[in-house]
Amino acid sequence: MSIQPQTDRVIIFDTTLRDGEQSPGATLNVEEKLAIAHQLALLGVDVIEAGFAAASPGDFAAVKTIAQEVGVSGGPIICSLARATRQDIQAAAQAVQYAAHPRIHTMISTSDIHLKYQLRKSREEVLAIAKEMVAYAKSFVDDVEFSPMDASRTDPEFLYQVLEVAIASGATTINIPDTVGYCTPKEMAMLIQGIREHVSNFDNVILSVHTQNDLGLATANALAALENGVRQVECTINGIGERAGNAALEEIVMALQVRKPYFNPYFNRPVDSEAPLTNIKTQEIYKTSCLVSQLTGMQVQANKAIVGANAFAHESGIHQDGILKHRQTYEIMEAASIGLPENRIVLGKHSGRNAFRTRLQELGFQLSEADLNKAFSRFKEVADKKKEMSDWDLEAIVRDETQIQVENAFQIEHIQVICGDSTYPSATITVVTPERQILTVASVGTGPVDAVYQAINQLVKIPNQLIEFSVQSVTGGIDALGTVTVRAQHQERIFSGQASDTDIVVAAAYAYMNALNRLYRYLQQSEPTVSADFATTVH
Ligand SMILES: CC(=O)SCCNC(=O)CCNC(=O)[C@H](O)C(C)(C)COP(=O)(O)OP(=O)(O)OC[C@H]1O[C@@H](n2cnc3c(N)ncnc32)[C@H](O)[C@@H]1OP(=O)(O)O
Ligand SMILES: CC(C)C(=O)C(=O)O
Repeated sequence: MSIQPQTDRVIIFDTTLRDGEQSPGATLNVEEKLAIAHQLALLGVDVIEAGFAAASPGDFAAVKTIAQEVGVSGGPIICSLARATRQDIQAAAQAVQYAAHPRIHTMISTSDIHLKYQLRKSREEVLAIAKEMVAYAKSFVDDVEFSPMDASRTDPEFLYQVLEVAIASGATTINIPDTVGYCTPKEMAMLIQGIREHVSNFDNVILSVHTQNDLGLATANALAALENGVRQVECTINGIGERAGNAALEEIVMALQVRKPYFNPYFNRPVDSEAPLTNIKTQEIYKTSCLVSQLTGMQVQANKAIVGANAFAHESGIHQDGILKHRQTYEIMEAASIGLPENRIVLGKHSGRNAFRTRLQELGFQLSEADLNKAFSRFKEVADKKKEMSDWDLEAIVRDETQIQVENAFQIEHIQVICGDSTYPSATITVVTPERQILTVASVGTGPVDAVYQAINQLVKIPNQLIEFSVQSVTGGIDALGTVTVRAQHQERIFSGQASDTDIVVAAAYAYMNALNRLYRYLQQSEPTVSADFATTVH
């Protein structure tokens, strides 16, 4: 795919797998990144920033695998981030070379505060590095993106100089990062206008923006940039990313879709043009959001725009009255437009495989026969305990049953918990180890979850600290499925796990085991001898 610089639509550059993965605890393994990349391709993003190839062997493998398997001809551009150094650019080039449409994204800070305290370099040195490293990246690929990091806090005159140099050295996309989320929309508009006025040779270059959400202005700033001539936006699913995250893909795309007549004039086309402003298949948004939330363990807040559980819910009488009379009184978009079906049929314990499969297809899940069977038997188990199964329940089941399993990991075989106000909470748990030993231990704790976790810790002896534990009810009612999300910290890294069950203590056990398995997998990849010790010291 070649994107014309003068495009009159918005190029969606998705950085869920790079900046999104920088969210503490959102670490993904190669299989998980690949699953998200496939879904991003289905969603229709133009560019997938698959990772930072030089950061770790795991990230290199992820970028390479995504380049090979998702970066097919006519598919998305596959990109790797690289610092402005030869080693980083070489790693990026080696990883993206397998894609039909490879891109290297190189960056260097340009603000005085970064130059003085982080890079410890002069402006002249940074200019020289930008020139040399963009040209170096260009020696590997035609498609080179350049970012002057902390652009919004950079002296504009110096910023223009760096951009001129990057373009002259062969950059095909110039990305303007608001790295610390400091800009207001008006300032963003002025920043982009200034760049377009003062930097020459923009004719063959795509102008891009990358907005962080520190002040909650990421989406507003990205839209302000689009109103001023930017044609690529960098964003992430659910807005995840470093610190407070990035502009949310779903917010930008739906703003452009719902307010098309407002945005059309900025794109040199008739105000009433019906042509979409992005290539995104909006019906895939909800499914993509669920997948990213499940695999990263980053829950979507209920009131999150577009994809939050309450985004299409109406609680108060006056609103419900309006909706019943005429939907548009209180809804500016249809739930179906992001892939949430309106027509919710009720499934229960008497439902068969056909109805189950059909409902899942309506929800956007295309399962293999094996996954369908697994999900169906779990559905029957849960339906025995619940009167009605909602779409949310179905999604939780499918997420649980189809999540990518960590190979040769610890598996829970059986859990039994005793608790109450006149007994010590105790848990007995049977686990299959990576070496296929079946081990049973019992433990007491301050509560049932503590007892389960103490028991698991006796078997899986990987030092970690539980830094987050949360339970979310998937639907209302006493028989609701509960989803438990945990985050466990090992040294500097955080690993998340999620699981759902009608019994939240059981969900808690599976969620914790999921997080430990990811940690175990990470140790296997980065410290094989340490992980082997953990696998064999269980008793
Ligand atoms: C705004 C952003 O999101 S930028 C992307 C952030 N992403 C990441 O950092 C990915 C994960 N990072 C990592 O795995 C590691 O930091 C690595 C592999 C990239 C580098 O690791 P290390 O070599 O150990 O360096 P460390 O992280 O301690 O420090 C960063 C170094 O890069 C330098 N640096 C930072 N940005 C750049 C740049 N754009 N170009 C060149 N050098 C840079 C810093 O000055 C520092 O150099 P110094 O050690 O000479 O002072
Ligand atoms: C690498 C750049 C685009 C970035 O993530 C930032 O500046 O926030």
